[in-house]
Amino acid sequence: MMILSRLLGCQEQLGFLHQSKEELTDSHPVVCNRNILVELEEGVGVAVMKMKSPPVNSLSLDFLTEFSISLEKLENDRGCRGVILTSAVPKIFSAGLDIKEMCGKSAEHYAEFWRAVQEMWLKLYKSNMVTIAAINGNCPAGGCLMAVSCDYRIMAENPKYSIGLNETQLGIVAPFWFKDTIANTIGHRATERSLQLGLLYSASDALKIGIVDELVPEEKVLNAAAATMSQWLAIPDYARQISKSMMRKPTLDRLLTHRESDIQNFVSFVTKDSIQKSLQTYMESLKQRKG
Ligand SMILES: CCCCCCCCC/C=C/C(=O)SCCNC(=O)CCNC(=O)[C@H](O)C(C)(C)COP(=O)(O)OP(=O)(O)OC[C@H]1O[C@@H](n2cnc3c(N)ncnc32)[C@H](O)[C@@H]1OP(=O)(O)O
Repeated sequence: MMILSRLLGCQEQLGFLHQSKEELTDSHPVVCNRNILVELEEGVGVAVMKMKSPPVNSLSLDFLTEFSISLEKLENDRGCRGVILTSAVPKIFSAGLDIKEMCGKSAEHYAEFWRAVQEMWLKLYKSNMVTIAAINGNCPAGGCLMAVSCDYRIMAENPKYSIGLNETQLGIVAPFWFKDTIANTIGHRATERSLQLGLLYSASDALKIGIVDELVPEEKVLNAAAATMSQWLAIPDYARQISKSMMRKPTLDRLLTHRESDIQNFVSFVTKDSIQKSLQTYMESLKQRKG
């Protein structure tokens, strides 16, 4: 639990942090990067990754790159066996892919961006560590993908928060590996309905359909994640990792086999005038909703 209270302390300093900063304390190395705060409690072997890219933790190229590097560092650290993924931005887990990265840019940029999205997912979905999403805010689209790529999801019991793959509502399409990941979690029929309608589920509906595993009061999300982590870490790593890999490898291999064509598909899709128009209209609708 110490790790959680220390993180809350560090969170207060975040407003001042614009560049990478490494603070090494006795047993809790804290890495405060630009977009993600990582604290590893070495004795316990659990890291907390807190996304802190206001206003909405959108997954920009910069964010995704930092995420993949941070996760890889933890993966290679023999002292780290589990990761809790959560947000330092009030009311938002992540708003999903940064729509600005998909509007008005070059084909080269779209390709680079999509490769970074793939990389984030590949690293998270195949992680050998126990991964738990502590969903303390809204969690649409790419945010939902991150959460369902973890081994277990705990969501704040707040009727204002929702989670789901809402891509079709933007006039875009979740790619096959988003679809596979959610289908592996909630099953074929629920995925079909959810994807076609671009459904965002309230926390209670998300629990019913199985997108999340547990709801707890908002202030208990991190404690509940830490408690679940202890249960999962009680299982011998090797046996658990082989079981995880057995379940996930076919899904991972599908993207690995089709990675380049998936990038090409994305680029040709996103460069269409009609898709650019849909994305721009959606961004404007977000602004109007605000006003
Ligand atoms: C064939 C297959 C091939 C492949 C085909 C292609 C596949 C693509 C797959 C896509 C996956 C995705 O994740 S697409 C992304 C989908 N994401 C979404 O639909 C979420 C949209 N956002 C929201 O609903 C809301 O912002 C929400 C997260 C609930 C927070 O609401 P709030 O009221 O707190 O905040 P807002 O006022 O709305 O937002 C604050 C600011 O953040 C901006 N903002 C919000 N979400 C943003 C986002 N995702 N990207 C950029 N910017 C965003 C807003 O415009 C505001 O900007 P200012 O006005 O300037 O302050």
